[in-house]
Amino acid sequence: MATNFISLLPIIDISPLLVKCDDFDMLEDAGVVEVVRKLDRACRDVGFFYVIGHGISEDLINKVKEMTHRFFELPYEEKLKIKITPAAGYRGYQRIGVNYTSGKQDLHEAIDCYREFNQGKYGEIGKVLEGPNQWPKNPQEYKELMDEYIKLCTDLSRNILRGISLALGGSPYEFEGNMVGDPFWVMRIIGYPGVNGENEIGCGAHTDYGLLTLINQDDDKTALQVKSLAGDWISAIPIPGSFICNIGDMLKILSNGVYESTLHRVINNSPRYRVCVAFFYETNFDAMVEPLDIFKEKYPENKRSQVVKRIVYGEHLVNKVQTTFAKLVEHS
Ligand SMILES: N=C(N)NCCCC[C@H](N)C(=O)O
Ligand SMILES: O=C(O)CCC(=O)C(=O)O
Ligand SMILES: [Fe+2]
Repeated sequence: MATNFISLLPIIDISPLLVKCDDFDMLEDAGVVEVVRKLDRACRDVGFFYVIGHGISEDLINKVKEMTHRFFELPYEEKLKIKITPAAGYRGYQRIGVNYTSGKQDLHEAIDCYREFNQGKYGEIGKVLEGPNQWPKNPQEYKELMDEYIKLCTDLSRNILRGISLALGGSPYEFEGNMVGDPFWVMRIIGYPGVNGENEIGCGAHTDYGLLTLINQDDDKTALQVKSLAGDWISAIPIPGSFICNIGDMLKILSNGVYESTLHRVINNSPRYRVCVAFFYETNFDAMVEPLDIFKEKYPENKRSQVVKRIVYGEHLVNKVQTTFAKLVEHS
């Protein structure tokens, strides 16, 4: 049964792509062609896939999760020292019950971080998310570890997107330059309490906001579920050392709807506490995102659903954040 489930979400060894990813002619390599073909299939069929052969050490991936467990195990008062507030740019710790998805309370706690930027850089809208990230003093090495991890995830996301860009029939660099030269990454460090048997919704069904997500989840609990084209929920069973990668709303728009952002949700039915560190690779904050000309020409009619004409990414993000945290008032 379990192996059946796994085969529903493709597993892609991207190492041949990484070897050649700085080479404009990378498609001359048969290994790259194969990776690109698999990426195309995965992006069309489900919009979710496992990435292996990504070059980030399993040791680091595990340390990130171990330290995250240690943080969430701290007493509540300790965690509150880095509490999320609108004044802190919605950065920091949110207790269980603060997050809402589609109007329903989620059963998770989290630390939210965003790329830091200079005051005033993105005008009025940017102000909403302004501020330094809030890292706990305990575990002490946490910030340093996460800074390193974020850097590696940023590079990896860019390289996977080169493959996806080729898969769509573009050059390797359609998702770089003007719109993604300064990616506004987001990181959610999430903890889901263990439950006793009920189907508690850890995080309600949603699509991710940006381009590409890299999920690093606990190896020993199955909780993430992905909506298939046929309408079934598929469990994303953990594969140690892998990332689960999925498409976000901005990639859907840029690709002119050829690739869709897929609905997913989290139900931790385990009695044990689960952590997940989700890295969201996004366009520039101030990017005006619209279907790229090259994909409009290549795929004039090839859409499963309507694509938004154009959207400023930062506005989309701020809108989502303010809706999610609508109940989070300044004095809470
Ligand atoms: N940054 C991203 N993508 N986070 C996804 C969180 C989705 C749940 C959120 N409460 C919502 O309603 O969207
Ligand atoms: O916990 C997970 O596995 C996924 C979390 C997620 O989908 C999100 O934060 O956007
Ligand atoms: Fe998500």
